[in-house]
Amino acid sequence: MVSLGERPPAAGFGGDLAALAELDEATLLGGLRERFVRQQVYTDVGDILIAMNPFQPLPLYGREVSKQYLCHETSALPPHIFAVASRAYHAMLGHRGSGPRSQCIVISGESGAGKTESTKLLLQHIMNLCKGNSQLEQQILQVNPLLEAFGNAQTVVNDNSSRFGKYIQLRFQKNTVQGAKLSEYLLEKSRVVQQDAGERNFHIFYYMFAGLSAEEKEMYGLLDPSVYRYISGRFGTQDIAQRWKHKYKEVCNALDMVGFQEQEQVDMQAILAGVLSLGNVTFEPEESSGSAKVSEASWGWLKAAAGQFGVQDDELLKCLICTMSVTRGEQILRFHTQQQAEDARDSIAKVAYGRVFGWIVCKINELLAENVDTEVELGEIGILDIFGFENFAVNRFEQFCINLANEQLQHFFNHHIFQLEQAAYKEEDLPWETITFNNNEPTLDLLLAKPLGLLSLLDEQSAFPQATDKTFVDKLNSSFKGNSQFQPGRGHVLAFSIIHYAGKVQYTAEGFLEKNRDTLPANVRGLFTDSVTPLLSVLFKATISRTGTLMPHVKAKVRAEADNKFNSTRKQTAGAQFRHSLMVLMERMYSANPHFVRCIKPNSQKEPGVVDSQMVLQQLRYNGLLETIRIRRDGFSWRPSFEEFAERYAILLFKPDVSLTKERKSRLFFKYWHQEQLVKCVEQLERAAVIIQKERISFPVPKPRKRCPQSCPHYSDNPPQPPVPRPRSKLTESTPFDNFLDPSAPRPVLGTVGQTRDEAKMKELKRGATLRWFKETQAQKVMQDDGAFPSWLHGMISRREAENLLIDKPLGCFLVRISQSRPGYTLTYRGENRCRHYLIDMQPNARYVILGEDQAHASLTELVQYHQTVGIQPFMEKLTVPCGQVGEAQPYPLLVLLGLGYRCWALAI
Ligand SMILES: Nc1ncnc2c1ncn2[C@@H]1O[C@H](COP(=O)(O)OP(=O)(O)OP(=O)(O)O)[C@@H](O)[C@H]1O
Repeated sequence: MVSLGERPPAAGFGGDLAALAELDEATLLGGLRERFVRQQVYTDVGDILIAMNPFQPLPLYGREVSKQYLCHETSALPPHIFAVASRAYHAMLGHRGSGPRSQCIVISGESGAGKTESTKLLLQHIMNLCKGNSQLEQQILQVNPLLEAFGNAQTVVNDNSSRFGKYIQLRFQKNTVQGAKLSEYLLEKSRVVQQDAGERNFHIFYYMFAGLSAEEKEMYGLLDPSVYRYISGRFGTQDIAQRWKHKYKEVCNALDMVGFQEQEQVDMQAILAGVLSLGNVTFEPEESSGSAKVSEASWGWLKAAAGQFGVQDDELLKCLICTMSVTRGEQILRFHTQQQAEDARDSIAKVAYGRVFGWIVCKINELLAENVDTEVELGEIGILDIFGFENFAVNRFEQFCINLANEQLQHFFNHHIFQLEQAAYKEEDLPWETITFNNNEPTLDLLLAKPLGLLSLLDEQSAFPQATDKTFVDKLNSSFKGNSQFQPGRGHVLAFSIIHYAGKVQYTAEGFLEKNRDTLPANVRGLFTDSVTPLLSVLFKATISRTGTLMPHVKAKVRAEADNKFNSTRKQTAGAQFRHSLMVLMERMYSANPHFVRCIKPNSQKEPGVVDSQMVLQQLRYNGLLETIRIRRDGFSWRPSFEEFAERYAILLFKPDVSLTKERKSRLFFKYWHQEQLVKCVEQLERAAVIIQKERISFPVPKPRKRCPQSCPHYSDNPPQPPVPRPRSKLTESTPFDNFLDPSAPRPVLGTVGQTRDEAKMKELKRGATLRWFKETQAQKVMQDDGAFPSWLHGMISRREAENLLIDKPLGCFLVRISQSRPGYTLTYRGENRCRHYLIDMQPNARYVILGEDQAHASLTELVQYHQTVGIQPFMEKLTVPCGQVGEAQPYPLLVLLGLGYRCWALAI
């Protein structure tokens, strides 16, 4: 008989606020502060996690901690971001009391509250949970440094602020990740050409200057960073430059790891250099006509930009200083004013950068696309890390879109936490005292309603060529007169204010129309599609989807159709694209089971250990934290239908504590912690059933379901084990000779015993193919200047032969051998008490990487040198001395001959 009962330990200010009987703001704030000072930055409110940004590295995320949170049953452990990842993962697999289902993790909080760091930690832990196809896992983890370099920048509130939103969908088959898809939202392109005081351009520009060698800078035509207007005066001190240099290396490695080709990387940097040179082109009015001409001093920059973009300088000039159109077969040239020429310059820079970013995302999606067995259903975990709520001294179109996205997220939270739950109580006549919450639907209506919401009015105005930011503001003032969520600007300023869920924000309307129209200067597309820089041509041949996604590989016919549509109907505005992409995102999220992480920023000086009470209180208020605590404390957040419940818990003789659970017309109502308690009961019963079955007692046994991994501390049959590094399945080749250092271990049988003739033939064919692969694609690369091969390269020798070679060698002694069954290499070294074997993967971009490692290398030599200083995961053992061939016992075929050089070996095959 199962009895569900009291809440789990770690309740109240021990970790779960939903356990507090009496609560007011002062107690809540005091409790959170106390925890924060003790470096307990995570606190639960039932199944919702509050994460306070510590602004300092804490020892909370190591391997051992991660291990504790691998199981689905985390309620007895302190609140942690890893627990959220585990809950989502196990719920996706159907281990948490309801059937397998897609999950989404929504991370919210203002800029600098810690959303991106939380996303990285979630990804890291999910990858630990599903250890399987490690190369893909490493690639997924490498996506972040790449996106951060191109999509993040220093702002006044956050040194590493995401200037775009992202939704990462991890796709699983069974329990292993099979692919990932990334959606990006509204990159803040205006930052490329202009940054406010105390802010910087996107990180990648600074990383390039710090990381490129003098020759590379010369190749890209880059001069001293201080001369570039788009980043001028904002280059860092020596210390910072050193950090950027390191970051640049990280980005290059990430590009290699994810699989970008070398030529693509070169083109990409040439385009970025072109953007910077273009920014230095200045204009002045012609004396006679007043139209714009390039100022004398900046001709050099125009030529440099044209060279970097791979286009003719006179063609680039035309795009800047005039617009050419064709009316009734006649070409009409309209010359720009100085302002128009400057706008054209900045638009080209923004669009070029935006397309590079879009292409990176697209390429990541191609490289990480799932490779799946179509018979097995896919599970999904989505993680949303969208730019935080912003209220700066000057708020522009970008802040408007960012805050609109945050309104949507707040609504999603309210809907799940308050509306759905209370509607269910009403439907089932459950006695319930309604909890009121700050419903932001009126604000969303004001912004999104059709046809009279703010975005619609903006689109309407953007379609009138004569409309200006002033006419737009006039329109808003007349349309929203008396609306309590809207306030007109005071005095003569071109501004308006919106009352958001997180407070009032005043927006300056200047630039709204131009940014919303997002027009590409005439003829730029043609200019860049003809570029001799292949990547630029690809970027501008690409189609842009309704949600603003770059689609470089759309078939010519589809593209022509889209282009026709593009020409015949009005171009999608930036606002319309954003609205559409938000809608798609919301649809995805509403169809998944949500988990919420609410990030709190403790102070604005980014100081560790400091809590600014007013600031925190404000966030607690607009997050609706008190109301959330109440609903989690008094409510029943797990509400399975009878059918769902019966399907999963049929084996339980179930006696709920009536004060804690309720049975109604169509569903049962449980406290949030009951889900875990029930799963635990089922597991205990299943284990008992398995034991009974083992003892051959005839008894009907339910089919055992998957349960916690053996490493989980909750697995009660599992006595606590000393921490042993988990060998990586699929990464290291497990071998029957692994125990050769143990003389008592049985010796495996070798050779062709039991092999059929067909099998032997197949093996021979594979060997032949591999040797050809080595000869044709590798030999030249591995050969040293003196024509010999490195002493550690031992040709096609077997595992046993490798192990025999290493048997009496010192720790870390290593060799590399050519795999016998596939084109590729294996690294073998003498580990602590056994030999270890690691597959070396060859990336499509000709980089070498040890499977499961996160560092790609240009050559095998580089790879072994690197691991002579950096240990190999998970044992972190370093390579020491090469296991030479000369003088070794015979017969170790092929490359043993290589002392005589490659030519001789080539003859041998
Ligand atoms: N768990 C953490 N441990 C240590 N430092 C952290 C942690 N979370 C955040 N930080 C610090 O706070 C900074 C800001 O965090 P983060 O970039 O994640 O904020 P954000 O909410 O994503 O902001 P934005 O909306 O501007 O992108 C980080 O660069 C890091 O220095």
